Amino acid sequence: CHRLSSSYVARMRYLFSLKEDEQVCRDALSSGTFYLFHSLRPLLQKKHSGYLAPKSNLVELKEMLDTLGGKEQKLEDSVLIGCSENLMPQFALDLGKELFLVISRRFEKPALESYLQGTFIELRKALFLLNGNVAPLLSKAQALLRWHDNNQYCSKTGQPTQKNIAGSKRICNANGIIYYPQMSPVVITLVSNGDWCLLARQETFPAGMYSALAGFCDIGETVEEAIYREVAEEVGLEVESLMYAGSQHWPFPNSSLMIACHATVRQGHTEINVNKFELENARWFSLEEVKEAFQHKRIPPERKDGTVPVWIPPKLAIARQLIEEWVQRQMVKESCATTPA
Ligand SMILES: NC(=O)C1=CN([C@@H]2O[C@H](COP(=O)(O)OP(=O)(O)OC[C@H]3O[C@@H](n4cnc5c(N)ncnc54)[C@H](O)[C@@H]3O)[C@@H](O)[C@H]2O)C=CC1
Ligand SMILES: [Mg+2]
Repeated sequence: CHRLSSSYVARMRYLFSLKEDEQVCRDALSSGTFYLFHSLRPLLQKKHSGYLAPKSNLVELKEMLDTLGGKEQKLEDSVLIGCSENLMPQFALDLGKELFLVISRRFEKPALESYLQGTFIELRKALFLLNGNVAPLLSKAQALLRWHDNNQYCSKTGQPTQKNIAGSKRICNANGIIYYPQMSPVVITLVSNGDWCLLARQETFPAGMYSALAGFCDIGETVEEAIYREVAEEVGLEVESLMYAGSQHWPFPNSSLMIACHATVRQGHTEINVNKFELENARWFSLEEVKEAFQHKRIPPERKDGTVPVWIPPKLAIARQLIEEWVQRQMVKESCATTPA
């Protein structure tokens, strides 16, 4: 049936059936692949070409669970995270949950790492080591595994909740409430004013790092209202125009949906008033300064005077996309300005 054509639509419809039909999903566990985690850290293996996230199949998992003393039904602790181009269901399984540790001390991280010939690496680091499209899949997997871990009980009745086989929801058997995995919407805005763009930093940021303005949407707020409010709150400016630039799932520290926009502020009203409760500093940056900041990949070494040069978040973060788009626009403007008519 769903294997007739691996078009995108067929994949999405197959995924839908996996989430909605318990038996279809139970069957898929036997033909799917599993990304393994230990206490929310994905398993990575170092190959000559770099790091990869190995996928296990059911046979390998069963062998591991038998060898290390797990029980098969623990497979149903897996969560569905996607389906490959050739309609292979993809699951994630966290072996570091208390459940496993109670069964056998052999589910401790070191024992598992030597059995699996890999390392469970903190997600933020793992995303740096991986390339291609597996990074968003592992981020989604970790966010979903964490959500299940944090939502074991119904917030209305206090009774335990049960996940469905796919892990796309949890249900309170006492009163039938259905819980769905949540992301928090966050607006992230690059405010620019002609040849300047506004970057800010919080005390908690790594030394020297500046980023675009970001803030969680309040309940009931539109994206636009959240941007107006956050820019006014954080730097005391009034946004005049907005342009949507893209979005990103950001799993740190919990699951955020980053909604990225470019913004301009009212002409003649560009004096920044930093809200020191939220930000350590915010200021206007010239194109030269931003291009200089791009030279640094991670925290640059301190200067003699103890200050750390400004640097910008890596490609992984949508803040960088916004800043790069602004730099591109400025460079086009500059080249037009210098090209003889
Ligand atoms: N991917 C990227 O490029 C970037 C991602 N971010 C992420 O955006 C998020 C928001 O940035 P902030 O400036 O910290 O937000 P923010 O400016 O809204 O301040 C954070 C405060 O918002 C409140 N808050 C409201 N709703 C919240 C919720 N659902 N969860 C947690 N706190 C909530 C809390 O008091 C928290 O201390 C952060 O988690 C950060 O990791 C921030 C900058 C760049
Ligand atoms: Mg903020």
